[in-house]
Amino acid sequence: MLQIANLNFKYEPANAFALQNISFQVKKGEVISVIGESGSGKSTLLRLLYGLEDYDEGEIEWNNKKLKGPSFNIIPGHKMMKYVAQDYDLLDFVTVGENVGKFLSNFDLKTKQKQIDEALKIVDLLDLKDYFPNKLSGGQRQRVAIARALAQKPEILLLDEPFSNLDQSLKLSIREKIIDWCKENQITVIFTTHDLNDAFYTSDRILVLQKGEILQYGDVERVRESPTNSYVAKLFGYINLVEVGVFNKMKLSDIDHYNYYQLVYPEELWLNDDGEFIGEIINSSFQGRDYLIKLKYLDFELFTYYPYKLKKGLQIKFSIPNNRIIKS
Ligand SMILES: Nc1ncnc2c1ncn2[C@@H]1O[C@H](COP(=O)(O)OP(=O)(O)OP(=O)(O)O)[C@@H](O)[C@H]1O
Repeated sequence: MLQIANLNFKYEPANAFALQNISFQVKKGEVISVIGESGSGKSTLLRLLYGLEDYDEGEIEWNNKKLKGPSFNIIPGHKMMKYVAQDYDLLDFVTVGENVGKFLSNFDLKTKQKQIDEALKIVDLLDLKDYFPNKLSGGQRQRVAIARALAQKPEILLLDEPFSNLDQSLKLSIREKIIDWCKENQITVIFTTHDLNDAFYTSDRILVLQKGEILQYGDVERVRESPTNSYVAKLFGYINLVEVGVFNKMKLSDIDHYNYYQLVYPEELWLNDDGEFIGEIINSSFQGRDYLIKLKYLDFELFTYYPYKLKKGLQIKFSIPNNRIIKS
């Protein structure tokens, strides 16, 4: 179990905390994604966990052993963890295979080659084993760096934006292979991402950071169903945030309506003939499987999905069967 308690950290000479009051736990073999807007502290959190920064207050423990920063270790970085940063840190004068095997034991060379091949297979790069990294694309270099970490079978794997340089089709298969392999080997994974799909499809839990503080930590379904506030809700892409009382029977006096909204996900806005509201179609944009429909109701622009394109200007009935109130 990884336990983080009351962690505070400030980059010197900055005045503000880059991370504040950080407390959470991760069980062995769990996959956690860290999300939050740019500058919210995602990379800093991974650097602290790996032991590249000295934290000012708090504790990090792995299996009840305290983990300290670089001032307490001759070589920064904890042995049982591997951290893949965004710069990949590859050696350009040795092959991809040698890069992946860089930290493996030379005691049994056959085993070493097997470990290298296995790791390269997971990231779909076995064909490029004898290439030099400077001949590879950004996405391929990223996969070599991930393979190097996997080959060492760490107890904890920390990945900073691991899929950011991969095109969509490649990303889906490689993401699945990496996560499946880590699950099989009971490797705990913590990764940062800007893509909510990464979090949805791979994670046991997501941790949402805002300005260096944890806003929410929980399983993906629960966070989407009950986001702490509109910042978390907005991370989920297209949403409808509407003043309380517009679509529900709540009176404005029932609730402090300046500090709360009704949150309606697009799939919760139903276009149907029995709908009690009438909106006007503004546009329909193809999303691959269905259309994202933008409609106007009073002064609000609302989103929903529909299997067909709808004509601009069409008056259409809709209903909103949910009543989820969240903080602004
Ligand atoms: N080496 C540094 N020295 C001083 N401040 C830093 C340093 N690195 C990051 N910061 C600051 O710490 C805060 C958190 O940065 P961090 O890189 O962890 O955010 P992030 O969520 O990973 O952002 P992104 O999504 O853009 O990668 C930011 O305000 C950033 O400016």
